[in-house]
Amino acid sequence: MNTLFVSTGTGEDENSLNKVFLIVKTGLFIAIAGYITTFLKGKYNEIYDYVLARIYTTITISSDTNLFQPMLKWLLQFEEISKTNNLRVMCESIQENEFSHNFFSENLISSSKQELSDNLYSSSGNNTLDQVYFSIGEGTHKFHYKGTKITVDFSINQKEQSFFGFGQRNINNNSSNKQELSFEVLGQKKDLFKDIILEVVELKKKMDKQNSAIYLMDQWAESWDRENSTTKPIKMDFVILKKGLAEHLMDDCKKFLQRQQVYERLGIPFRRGYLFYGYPGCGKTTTVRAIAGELGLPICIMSLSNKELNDDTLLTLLNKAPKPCIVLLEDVDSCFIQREASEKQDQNRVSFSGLLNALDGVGVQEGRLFFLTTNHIERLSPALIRPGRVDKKVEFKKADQDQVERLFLKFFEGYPKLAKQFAEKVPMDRMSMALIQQHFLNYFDEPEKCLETIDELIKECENTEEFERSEKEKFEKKQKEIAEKNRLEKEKKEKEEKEKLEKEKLEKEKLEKDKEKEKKKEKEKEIEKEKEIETDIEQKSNNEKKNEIEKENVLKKSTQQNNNTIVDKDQIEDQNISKKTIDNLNSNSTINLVSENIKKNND
Ligand SMILES: Nc1ncnc2c1ncn2[C@@H]1O[C@H](COP(=O)(O)OP(=O)(O)OP(=O)(O)O)[C@@H](O)[C@H]1O
Repeated sequence: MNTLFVSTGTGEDENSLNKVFLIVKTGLFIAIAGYITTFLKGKYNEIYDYVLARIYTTITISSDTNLFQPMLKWLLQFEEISKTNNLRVMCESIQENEFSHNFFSENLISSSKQELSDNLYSSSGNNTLDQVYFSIGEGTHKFHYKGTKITVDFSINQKEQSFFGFGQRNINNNSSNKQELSFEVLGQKKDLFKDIILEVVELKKKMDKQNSAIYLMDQWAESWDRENSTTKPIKMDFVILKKGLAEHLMDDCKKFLQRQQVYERLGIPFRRGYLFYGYPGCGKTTTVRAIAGELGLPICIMSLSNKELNDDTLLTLLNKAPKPCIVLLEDVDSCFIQREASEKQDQNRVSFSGLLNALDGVGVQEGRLFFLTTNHIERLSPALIRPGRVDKKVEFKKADQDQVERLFLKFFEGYPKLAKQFAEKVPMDRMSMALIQQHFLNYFDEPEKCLETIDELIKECENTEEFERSEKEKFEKKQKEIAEKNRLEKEKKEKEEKEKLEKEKLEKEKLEKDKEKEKKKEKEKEIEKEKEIETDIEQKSNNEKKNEIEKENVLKKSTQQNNNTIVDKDQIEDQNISKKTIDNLNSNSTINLVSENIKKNND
């Protein structure tokens, strides 16, 4: 093109050439600018995010994590947060005796400004206090931490509703909505958030110790519900055990928890099993709760006698339990109680093999302390309590003198003399701690009366013993009856099964015999047929012979009658001979065929 312009170059041409250049240039410029704009447009979000990431540091904590609740509480210590008008009302139940050293009353409410403290409202009932307080509401809040301004956005996302309208349930949060806290701070401040998280973790540990979570299975036995009001964690000194037992148990659990790496190194599942057995009301359950309280571990409680529980739900629940945690399986003997075959099917309870499966399940074991309780160790299978499933067995006996004295002092602190007198009068190893506790509760604030009315307690003990004896007898009788019924049913079933098999065998034999007979008949028919053929052939040959003789006779006669016809006679004879030869040949081949058939059949 350029060559063309040069060879025909005039002034006009130059102008038009310049115009063309200009158009091309402008076009090129527009194209490049357009391309750059499109490119930048596409990359806008990425660039924006990149710039933001350089300018801001953000972290998000959702309600799925264990740190969410502690984080909410951590926030309340900041004046700016507590002053906000965007609030939510929270309600928590705490036990009366824990109230004085409760985390909120001690650390948060008192350390925060009066506004928040004013909003505290307590209502008592059932030994618990409902503590109502304000927490931050949905939206954006600002506060200063170590001189840095932090923005926190609290959002609640509606979770998808299930088919029947029940939301997904969460072990850390009963609400069906997912909540999120998003923190944002100007600049690269990862270390600042590390400090915050460490503080929240410490706070969580403190909260766990003071208020370690108790989980009970929900009414469908599908997941765990965090218990808020009635069953609160307790301390080890709340339980009065035989001398040295509490210390021994705490020591054992602590040592186990410190040995995770050893277990990992040796390839042993990091779990420990305890069996607490003995008379009801002697402190098995209370001790497990106290251990959980002391260790600050969540505790998941379920009774194997619960009708909602079956092999599948047990496994699911154990899988869903938090890690680490204490799993308390109460009444494990209920898996070994004789039930009528039909009842077992209807009620769909946890079976022995179901329990073993659940305890041995791969995902179930790690980081768990299993506590099994029973009032009847004699009913348990050795397979359940073998080492590896149960590593420590502890018997909880009826109260001894020392325990009674200590229990008295727990109720009536300043009466050591009375406590001794009372303990001496109580028959040893005959009463449960629960029964004695009941007596103290009947005469609360009246220690002398407790001693005066000790006969009431002894009578109550005798009545209980009598009642238990008769109950035991009834139970044993019922168990025997059920066992006998089940045995008879089993025998009946086995007999029916045997008869059925016998009948089937006989029918089979008869069928085979019939087949045999049928075969025999067919064989006989064939032999009959062959015989018929043979007789036919014989008859035929006889007839032929006869014919020949007759012919010969006729020939002889005709020879005699006419000697002149010698030539004809010879001819006739020739013809007869050839005919005879053919017939002989035919009859021979038929005989061969028949004899072959007979031979085959005989084989
Ligand atoms: N050793 C104990 N020290 C203090 N209190 C106790 C003790 N044993 C029982 N109690 C009191 O008796 C009540 C029942 O105790 P707990 O449920 O622990 O007994 P248990 O042995 O687990 O009974 P069960 O076998 O029927 O489940 C508790 O409320 C507790 O206050």
